[in-house]
Amino acid sequence: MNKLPTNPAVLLLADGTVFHGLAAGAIGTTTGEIAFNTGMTGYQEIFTDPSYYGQILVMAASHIGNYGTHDAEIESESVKISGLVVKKFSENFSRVGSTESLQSYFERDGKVAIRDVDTRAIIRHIRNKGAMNAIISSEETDIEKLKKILAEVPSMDGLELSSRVSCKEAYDVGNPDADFRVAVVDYGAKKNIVRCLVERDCLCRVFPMDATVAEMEAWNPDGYMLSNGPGDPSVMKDSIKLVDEIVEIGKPVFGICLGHQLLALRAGLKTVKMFNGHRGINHPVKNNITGKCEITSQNHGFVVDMESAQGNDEIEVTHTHLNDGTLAGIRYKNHPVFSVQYHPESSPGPHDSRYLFDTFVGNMKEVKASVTN
Ligand SMILES: NC(=O)CC[C@H](N)C(=O)O
Repeated sequence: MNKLPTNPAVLLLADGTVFHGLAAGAIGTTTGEIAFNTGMTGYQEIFTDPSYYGQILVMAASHIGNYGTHDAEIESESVKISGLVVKKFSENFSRVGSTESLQSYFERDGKVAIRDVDTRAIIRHIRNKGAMNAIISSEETDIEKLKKILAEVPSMDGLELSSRVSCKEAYDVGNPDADFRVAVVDYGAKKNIVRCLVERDCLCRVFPMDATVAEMEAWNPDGYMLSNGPGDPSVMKDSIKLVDEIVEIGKPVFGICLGHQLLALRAGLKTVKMFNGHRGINHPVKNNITGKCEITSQNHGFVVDMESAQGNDEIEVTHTHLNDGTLAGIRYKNHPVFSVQYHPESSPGPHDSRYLFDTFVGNMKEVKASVTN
């Protein structure tokens, strides 16, 4: 049994809608863009995913915290969402191997949550009205005061956030004698991207996002991984330039989510803010090359504009989201470079798209063989 705070808490949306509930996690006030995730499992991985930095998350699953937390199920070292909205925040948790309750996990990271609110009504509201900023408070319930704080919160549109979550120093993960060396550019990388590479005999060196190509090339990588990350990719001018230099080296490149958006921007495509974004673990995507469908894990609020891809002679569209026809993957025609908008590393989510890591390793093998022959 883990005692939850019983303070009243309030959720105020930028359009003035108010929801009253009770506090969970740390007592305090937090702001961010409100978004919802429809995944029924994997809350700890979601909360620690750095791509969620700056966002208040509403969980569609009605019981959160009921299987506790586990040291091994993190996607980064701390909770990255700025706040949490749930129906039932479980005071009891039960699972073999779980090490801590979600309540103490949130308290430790100083994260504010609101519980006992009608999450179905909140999600329907955001689904109809689109993405907007919000504030949660369990210390101040005066709506007029909260409105003033909320008015100061910047819009996610045009916001660069990767520099808040990228590592400060490069570090290695994997076997030093591995067959391949992968330079991971860290825009807020999920740990499972690195794990998926290490499992495929890659030594990864994770570089801060402001590392130079010269610094990364000095390590002699066989390929580059451009990671996921938070914020609006279109304002990341230095990163787009770095990605251009990486592509020009000619080594295999694999981009995931934000990394994908940067590769698209580098080829002259456009990114746009979505009305609601895609956040869940059951999104169907069609692989246009094989004709097969894969069920994917997704978390993005921006997307590469499909129209801007038409007639572009540098890339081709390889994947399409089957729910709304948005662009889900590209490959470069004249470079061993490809990327997807969704999360092949999943965590949480289905493993249908893990083949993309094999494709990347296959590309590194091919390029390496052609250089040594
Ligand atoms: N998971 C990600 O990398 C998200 C990319 C970007 N911040 C978006 O919301 O679209």
